[in-house]
Amino acid sequence: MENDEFSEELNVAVRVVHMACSLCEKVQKQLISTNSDQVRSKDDDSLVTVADWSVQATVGWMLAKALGSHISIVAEEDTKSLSRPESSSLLARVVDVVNECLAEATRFGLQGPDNVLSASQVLDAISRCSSIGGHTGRHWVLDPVDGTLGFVRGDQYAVALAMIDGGDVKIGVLGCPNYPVKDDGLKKYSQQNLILLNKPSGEVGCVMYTRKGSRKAWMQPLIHRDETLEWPNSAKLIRVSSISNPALATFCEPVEKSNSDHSFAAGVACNAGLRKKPLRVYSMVKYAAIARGEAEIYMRFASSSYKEKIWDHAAGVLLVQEAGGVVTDAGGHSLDFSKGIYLEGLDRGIIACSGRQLHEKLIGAVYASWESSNL
Ligand SMILES: Nc1ncnc2c1ncn2[C@@H]1O[C@H](COP(=O)(O)OS(=O)(=O)O)[C@@H](OP(=O)(O)O)[C@H]1O
Ligand SMILES: [Mg+2]
Ligand SMILES: [Mg+2]
Ligand SMILES: [Mg+2]
Repeated sequence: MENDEFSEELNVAVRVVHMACSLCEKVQKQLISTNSDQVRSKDDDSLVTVADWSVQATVGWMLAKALGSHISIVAEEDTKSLSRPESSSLLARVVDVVNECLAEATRFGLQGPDNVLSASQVLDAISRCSSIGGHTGRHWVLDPVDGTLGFVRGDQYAVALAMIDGGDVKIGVLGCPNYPVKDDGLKKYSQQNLILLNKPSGEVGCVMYTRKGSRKAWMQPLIHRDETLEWPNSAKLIRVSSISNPALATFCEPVEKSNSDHSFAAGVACNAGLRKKPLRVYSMVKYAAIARGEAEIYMRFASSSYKEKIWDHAAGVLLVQEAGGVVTDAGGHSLDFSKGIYLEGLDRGIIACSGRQLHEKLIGAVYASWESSNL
């Protein structure tokens, strides 16, 4: 690795994602326990919440403050519906949430604003994250809340921040506020399906991060306000699983059939010799599960009319790769983050594996399943 390259950027990114996780935890708790009006449908019928906008504003503002207002940020949300007159109470809520979060910046070793941000400053912070990426220069890539459906349902979700330089992902940070820190915790918690309301503090929630070429990935527990943990936070190395026998491997896939073809994945699983039931998890927590060795495979087969976005993958892909895994499209080709907001040229789907052997088997199984499904 080119020693300290991007270490300052990574340091800032990790802290900012911690702040965003803290924001999300608070909003998710309120969303679940009260019936307050914090969720909207977008034009494509997907959901957006106070947390999605608030994280985008907070991360956008903090990155610009720490790294300079010239930085380019590509992110999922825009202000179209939030700036309509009928959304004024929603906007007021976002402004409050953002200011509460920014006021806590020092808890994470960062500097917040001197004065509270106005509504128009918050809208500006959201809409300044509207770069389109590309193969030249440096771009931050943010999914403020990935797995918004999981978030709204009180389940798994992630805050995903990556940095692309010259078309390559160089930094990946994934905040997973409902990811149990203990080994195999995800499987246990997803069986119980009651993560949030009685989260055992210190046991749930982490931020994972890596740098391109480091061949290492780390995990830090979340720092909760009422706990003794303080910055600087402790980090432990994470690593992919060493299981290469398909019969023992666990595979993850999206919860919703509309986001990934479950029956095609079941065919691939069968062809590859997988025996376990799929672990269906919302969000990029699926990549996190591979990176930290709790599952071995992540398969995603979106419909052919859907184009995958870079913010849904950049951070997770780098984490898996640096933790020792392999990620390609379903044809075995590397994912291309250099073409703007979409993963252009993606062949059928995405296969992430803990090791090369499993990956080769899976790609072979995709070909076999594809041919038989097209007979
Ligand atoms: N049709 C279709 N096909 C594939 N993917 C889609 C589709 N529509 C949306 N999206 C993107 O999927 C992101 C959520 O993925 P998940 O893996 O969390 O899916 S699931 O909720 O578990 O089913 C989700 O990310 P968020 O919007 O950040 O939640 C979307 O970017
Ligand atoms: Mg969304
Ligand atoms: Mg997403
Ligand atoms: Mg999102």
